[in-house]
Amino acid sequence: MRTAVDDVSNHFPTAIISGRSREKVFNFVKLKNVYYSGSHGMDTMGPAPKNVSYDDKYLHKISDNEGNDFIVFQPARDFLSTIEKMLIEVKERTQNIKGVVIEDNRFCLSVHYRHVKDEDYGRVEEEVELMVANNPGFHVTKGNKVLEIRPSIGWNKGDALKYLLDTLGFHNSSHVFPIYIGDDTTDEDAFKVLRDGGEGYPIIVSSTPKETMALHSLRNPSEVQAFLMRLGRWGFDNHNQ
Ligand SMILES: O=P(O)(O)OC[C@H]1O[C@H](O[C@H]2O[C@H](CO)[C@@H](O)[C@H](O)[C@H]2O)[C@H](O)[C@@H](O)[C@@H]1O
Repeated sequence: MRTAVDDVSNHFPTAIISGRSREKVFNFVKLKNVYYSGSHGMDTMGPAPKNVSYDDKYLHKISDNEGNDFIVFQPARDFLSTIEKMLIEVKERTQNIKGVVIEDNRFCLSVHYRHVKDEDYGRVEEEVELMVANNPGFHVTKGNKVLEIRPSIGWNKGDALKYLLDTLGFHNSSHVFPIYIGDDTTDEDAFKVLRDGGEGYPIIVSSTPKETMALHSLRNPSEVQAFLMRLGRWGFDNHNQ
């Protein structure tokens, strides 16, 4: 899959937008040429485009040892110190509930209860809700056996997609054809952006029919890989004619 993504990214600007922390996604993927947007789009980094105005707070530039410049955009930066305190608190609050796994996604926290006994689910939810009630700038969303604590800044994967298209100078251009592939409920916000804009391909990955904003589907990661390999090959053929 890494080779397939690498091939695509050599011909088309490529981004990975995830609920996980940006660092974790980078460690999975390990490709330098790709934009990474972690924490549901609240932590974006990638090769610095030209003509960007930095504010040194939410949007700044960093350089690596080889002199390559990267942009870092973190719209929830003001929430970071509170999230770090909430991470400690949620661990304390759930330490006596067997099976809870807390995942630090930097700008969001995931409280996994997949391995918690059915009768204890309510306790997990109660502890998380109580903590969030004391932190008005945050809210909780539900995923697949996971509660996610997020800053309430009105920013999701769809906003991250729009931000990337804008920053790269691709928004509202008739020469651009964005493709977004995802399998999570949180990917629906990004499908909606493409669907509402009437541009590109929103593609859901699912082996069963689902209610979705996506217009196309692939059944599983193998089909995603085959699709990306063909896209990479098509990019190679067209760029080398
Ligand atoms: O935005 P994504 O890259 O699709 O990430 C969404 C969540 O992925 C991870 O959770 C998922 O995998 C867990 C097992 O590794 C599973 O227990 C959970 O039900 C899945 O949703 C990740 O741990 C979460 O933080 C992400 O939000």
